[in-house]
Formats: sequence, C-alpha cells, structure tokens
Amino acid sequence: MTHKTTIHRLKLADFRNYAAASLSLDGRHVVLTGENGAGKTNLMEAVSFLSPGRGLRRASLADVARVGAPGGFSIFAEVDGMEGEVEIGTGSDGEGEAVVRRLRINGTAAKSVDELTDHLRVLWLTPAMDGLFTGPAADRRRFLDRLVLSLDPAHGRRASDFERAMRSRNKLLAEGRFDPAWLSGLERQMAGLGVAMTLARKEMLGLLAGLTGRADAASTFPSATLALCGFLDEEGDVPAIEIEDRYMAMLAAGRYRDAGAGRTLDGPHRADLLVRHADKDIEAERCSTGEQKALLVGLVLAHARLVATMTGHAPVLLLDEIAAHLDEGRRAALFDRIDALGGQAFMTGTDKSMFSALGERAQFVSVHGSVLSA
Ligand SMILES: Nc1ncnc2c1ncn2[C@@H]1O[C@H](COP(=O)(O)OP(=O)(O)OP(=O)(O)O)[C@@H](O)[C@H]1O
Repeated sequence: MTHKTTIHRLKLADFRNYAAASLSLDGRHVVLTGENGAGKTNLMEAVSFLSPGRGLRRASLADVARVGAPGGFSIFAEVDGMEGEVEIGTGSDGEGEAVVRRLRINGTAAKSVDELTDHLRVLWLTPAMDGLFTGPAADRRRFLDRLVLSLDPAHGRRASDFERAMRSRNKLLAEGRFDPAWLSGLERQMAGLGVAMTLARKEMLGLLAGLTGRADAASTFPSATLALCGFLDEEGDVPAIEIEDRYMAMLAAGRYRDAGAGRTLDGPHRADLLVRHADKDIEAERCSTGEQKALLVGLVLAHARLVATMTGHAPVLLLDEIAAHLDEGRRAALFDRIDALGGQAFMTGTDKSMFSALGERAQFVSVHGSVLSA
C-alpha cells in the first residue's frame, strides 16, 4: 500500500501572472479549468518548483517572477509528504545575474534543493513534450535523466561534474595543451562519472521495462520498448571498472580528433533514448501523433508507478492538457489509470465537461483573471 503525498495548501506571491493567490485543497485530484492564458499551467509550474530543478518549463528564476513585481517570487505549500506534514517555502532572492533560489523546509533554510525529494516527488507531462520522439536527442536524454533523478538525486550532480570535467578537457585541447598527465586526470574523472551516468540510465530503462511489459498489455496506452544508444551500447554485463578503462582509452585515443572537432565526440552527452511502439514494433518517431502521445502518457504513468513502488509514496503528477485530444472512452480509461496510481494529480483543461468521468474523485478549481476558486 503506497502512501498518498498530497498538497493541501498552496500560496503564491509574484509568481508569473499571480500577484497573490491562495488555494486550499482537500486531497483529491485537482482539475484546473479556465480560458486560455488564465494561469492554469502557471499554477502547475509553481507546484513543479516543489522539486529540484527549473520546473516544468525549465525557466530561469528571473522569468517566473511576475513582470513588474519589485522583487522575486515565492511559493508556499503545506504538504502531507513522505516524512509527514511539512511546510515548504521556496522562491527567488536577488536580481539579474545574482538571483538565487531559496528554500525553507519547516521554517529552516535547506542546504540543498535536493532536500525536497525527502518530502515529495513531482512528475509531469506537458504539451511541450509532444515532440519528444521526433525532436533532438538532447530532449530525450534530458527526459531520461529526469526519470533517473526522481529516484536517484545524485544523478544530477554526476551529470554536472561530468560536464565540468569535459569542458576543462575541451579547453585544454582547444588551446593545444596536450599535457598527458593533466588530460588523463580529467579523462579518468569523465570515465568514472560518464559510466556511472550510463549505468544509472540503463538501470532505469530496465526497471521501466519490467513494469510496462506487464501492466500495459490490456491498456488503452501502448507499451514502449526502450533502449539507450550512441554510447557504450555493447557493454552487456562487463564490470563497471572495465567499462571505465575502455572509455578512458577511447578518450585518450580521440584527443586529436576531438581537438579538431572542437568537442568531445564520445560520451554520455551523445547518447540517445530509442523508443519503439512494442506491439507494432516500429520506432516511436514513425507512429502517428495520437500514438506518440499515447506512448508518452504510458511511459510517464509507468514511471509514476515505478516511483510509487520504489519509494512507497505515490508522486504528485502534473498533467497539462492531458485530456485534450482523447475520445471519451480513452479519457475515462486514462482517469482510471491516474487514479489507480494512488497519488494526487493536477490536470488542466479549458472545458470542465472533459473531466466529468472523474466525478467525485477530483476537486474542480476555476482559474480566472489570476484568481483561483475551488
Ligand atoms: N513572468 C510573468 N509575469 C506576468 N505574467 C506572466 C509571466 N509569465 C507568463 N505570464 C502570463 O501568464 C498568463 C497565463 O499563462 P498560462 O500558461 O498559465 O495559461 P493557461 O491558463 O495554461 O493557458 P492555455 O489554456 O492557453 O494553455 C499568460 O497570459 C502569460 O502571458
């Protein structure tokens, strides 16, 4: 039995179009309805800031502060979370380049935003992700890394440390400084971090494969087969230490080539996530728009189930315009699956009637002129 993480109070100040807004929630799913531009996605974005990172739009702190507001923004939430009741306050301080994110948990300044993951996990699906299968590999890598991060907060640190070591190596090569001791020190770091990142990504795919295969057989949402390619594809069950040695050797052998290219040509930053429609056995990018959306929904729901299973706490789900292009039957099936996850889901739409199949399972909140009314 998983515990249900619920947000039961939310207060925003100078966040996007909200000068000041407050919302009390009763623990059911939350359906936000209102006209275009009312502030539905902005409210979900505020909830996404209850997790580490840049929120569901990957926005800068300066962008989310309300235009014309004198200072930064703030978000306050009361949450029945993974360690019981908690009060979370987050926002931005400072101006221009010096703007920083602050976070208080139960009134005490947190050392790192990663502390948020002790209390709740927030996952999302937005229309901006619709082009995931046809867009650049970087988007799929970021998508996969977010999946990994939700279970392994150290993954973000590994990725940024890898980036830093790679930038230093690229700089040395660009300057023609082929100092073997210095380069191999950096390459050793890159190998340790890059292989750890790759193994964490592969582990996530393995865990998801276990879930999607089983549960989606009788579902409206097709199951996907997932694979990582583009870096260390063929390593099988080789011990990590040996893979690190191989990657180090690749880097050492590729120094002149990388210097010529002006970047590092081998590494986890070149990997891609391959997604196939399992039943049809074709690449996701060659599926119809509707099929791609269904694959994505299936993937995000499988991930939510994985997080619930692994942590014992159902995550908060943010599903922006999820019901828009589905027929009535598929909408009802989707709501049942969301409900079965056992967590609190926030959903948006312009038309309340699209959510009628949720019935009493949801609390309806109307968003109008930057005012929220439950
Ligand atoms: N930093 C900001 N300060 C003030 N207003 C902003 C800021 N950023 C965005 N907005 C405004 O917030 C409004 C609401 O945007 P939001 O994306 O939440 O709408 P929505 O209700 O989800 O609409 P839709 O149904 O069209 O998706 C927009 O009109 C936008 O211009």
